[in-house]
Amino acid sequence: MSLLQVRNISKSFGGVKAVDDVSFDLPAGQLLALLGPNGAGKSTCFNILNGQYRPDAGSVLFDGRRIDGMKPRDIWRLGVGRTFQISATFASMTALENVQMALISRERKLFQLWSPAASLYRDEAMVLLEQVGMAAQAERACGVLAYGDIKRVELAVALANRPRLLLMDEPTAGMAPQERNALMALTKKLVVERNLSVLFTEHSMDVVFTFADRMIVLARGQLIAEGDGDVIRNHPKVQEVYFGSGKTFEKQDISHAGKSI
Ligand SMILES: Nc1ncnc2c1ncn2[C@@H]1O[C@H](COP(=O)(O)OP(=O)(O)OP(=O)(O)O)[C@@H](O)[C@H]1O
Repeated sequence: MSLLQVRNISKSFGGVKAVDDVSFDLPAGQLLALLGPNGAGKSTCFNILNGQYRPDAGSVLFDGRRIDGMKPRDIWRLGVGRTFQISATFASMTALENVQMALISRERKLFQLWSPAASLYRDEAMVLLEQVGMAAQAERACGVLAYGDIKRVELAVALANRPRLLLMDEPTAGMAPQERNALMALTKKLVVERNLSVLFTEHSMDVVFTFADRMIVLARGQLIAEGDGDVIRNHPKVQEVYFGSGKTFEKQDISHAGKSI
């Protein structure tokens, strides 16, 4: 049984069918890309999966349990994390403090005032920062970190809740190609090491074809294709949707990817 089972979900806004009868599976330990042109329904799909929207129809099962219609916080508690396009770290706090905050929040320890916050989960936070290659910058404020490094801290923050499924909304947006590859190589490493499932949206086809295990493609709310790189690259409906968009489907050279990890 797949960790995530999406069955016939639909969501409309007024007359617009943002998501139209979409079904897919995501097994544990897989990096699945959600593709589609602007307005295809990717964000709406994400918002259904993490509980921000209740679907008009269909169901979402996480580890065999129905989560559609549950509150975002309850879904998060079950082990569904999410990273956003806009930075979710606190700029004035250090990388370490950001991860500590996430750990404190997981354990609901915020009001245990007899324990000084600065020492809470310090070791566990350091382990997470090490995993994302940020241990050396643990004491630096997030506001002064390079963009790619902030993304790594966000990943550590997301991992603090020990998610089994991570939803990543355009994780490499605004990054230089080298940085993109490093972040996705790191994500892939975490997927393998932690048996984590990741669903991510991405506009860079290079990133998708290099790192994703599998892809699903949406167009006008409908799932039009599903498969590995070769299937998607040669799929007539995908070619039709992307024709003239300037996107390429070539596999890139990643011999330097992840060097900084
Ligand atoms: N809250 C909303 N109210 C009204 N219409 C919406 C809302 N959210 C999404 N839509 C519409 O639903 C359709 C799908 O939007 P969605 O944001 O899910 O697409 P997307 O694939 O994430 O696009 P992008 O890549 O541009 O972020 C679009 O036509 C959009 O205008």
